Amino acid sequence: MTYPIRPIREAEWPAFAGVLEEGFGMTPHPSQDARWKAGTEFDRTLAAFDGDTIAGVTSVFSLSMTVPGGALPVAGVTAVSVLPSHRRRGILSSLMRRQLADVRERGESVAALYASEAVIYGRYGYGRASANLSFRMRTQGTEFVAGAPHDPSLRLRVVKPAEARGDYEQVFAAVAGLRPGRYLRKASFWDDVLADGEADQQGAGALRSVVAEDDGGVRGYALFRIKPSWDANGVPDGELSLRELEAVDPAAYALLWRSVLDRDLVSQVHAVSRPVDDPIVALLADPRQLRAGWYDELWVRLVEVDRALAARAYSAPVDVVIGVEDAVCPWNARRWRLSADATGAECKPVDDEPDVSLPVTALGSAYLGDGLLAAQLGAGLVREHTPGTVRSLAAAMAWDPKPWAGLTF
Ligand SMILES: CC(=O)SCCNC(=O)CCNC(=O)[C@H](O)C(C)(C)COP(=O)(O)OP(=O)(O)OC[C@H]1O[C@@H](n2cnc3c(N)ncnc32)[C@H](O)[C@@H]1OP(=O)(O)O
Repeated sequence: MTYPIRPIREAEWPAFAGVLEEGFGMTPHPSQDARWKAGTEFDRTLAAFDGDTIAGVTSVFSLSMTVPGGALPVAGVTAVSVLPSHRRRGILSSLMRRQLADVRERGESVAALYASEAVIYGRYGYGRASANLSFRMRTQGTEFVAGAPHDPSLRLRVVKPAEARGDYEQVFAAVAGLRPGRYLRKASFWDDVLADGEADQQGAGALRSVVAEDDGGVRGYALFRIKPSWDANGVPDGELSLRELEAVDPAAYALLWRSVLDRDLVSQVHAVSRPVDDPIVALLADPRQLRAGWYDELWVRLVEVDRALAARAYSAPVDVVIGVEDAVCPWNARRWRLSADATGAECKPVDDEPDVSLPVTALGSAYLGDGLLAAQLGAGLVREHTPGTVRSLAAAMAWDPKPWAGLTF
């Protein structure tokens, strides 16, 4: 059975959103629904129809994402859902294939997404490309190492999040280009970050904020909620949930973390989605106190292998023939010579014998610089024909700092 696919019209939003609500089993607050609608690029939605019923949906945000050495237009795949009544009939597969063709036609060479379940998207050529850490810390025992930066010209200011948006945007603009995986936020993304009320109503506490600044202006900010509580013995036991902490320099960064960890009446700090090389790991004298959990983050798909590989920078010179396997985007499935040095990179189709053969997922995993190729060689997932090639390709594709998007889209 086939299900015709087309973008939706704005008037069809309630039916489109209904499929998302059903698939995710959630009931958005009306203001949340309005924000999602405002952020939706209707010409980039896709819906699969069973008669008049929308049975499956997806959509794309047109992102500008930082990659090693620059920024690229990236298709930010989102809002994937299939009605429970129509699951496992191939609707997601048809939507994914159509979407990849559309992305290619628009000239984007890379697609990226956050997966609700890690097992879903490998079959469509997406590889796990970044990871994040979550911390659940007791605030006791979180002293910093000797020599942690301290700038006496810095001070903290308590601000209302709704009034400091311009400061957040300015700090974010200064840091977004420094780390692969970060992407520019359009207004609706900021609206989501700063949305209050709904979470507050669920008992999480109002969104609060401090900024770190000097006479020259704001150098960083922390956004968080506090759930106050006292234990059975009357000892303060509040929990602070960190939403974001961004700073343009190490001293502002350290001061903001200190203000979070030293907050009166708070005994626990919970931070989700922090980078794996978060400087807080180095700042803490006892990093075990982070009680960190590790999660997959962005999944990346090279939609056009040659354009994508030529568009990023490399950490070391490399010259290698890669045999790419790609059943979903067959235009990628051939041999490519990637040559890169400090002056730039090119990727050309060749008929030479490959130095390495790999699935397109492996290139997606390595693309933002997470250094996963060497691990894939160890796991037997890439086949090396010329000894040493995978290690040199892995070293060239690795990047510092590690990729991290930081905000789910
Ligand atoms: C970027 C994002 O938006 S992530 C959000 C994804 N959405 C959700 O998690 C919402 C709840 N889930 C759903 O709506 C659906 O189950 C979906 C979208 C995950 C899958 O849709 P379906 O139409 O059922 O998938 P489809 O029938 O095309 O399946 C294709 C293949 O993927 C497999 N598959 C699909 N979903 C899953 C899953 N959650 N776990 C494991 N395998 C899966 C199928 O078994 C099938 O395998 P096969 O090709 O070997 O037979």
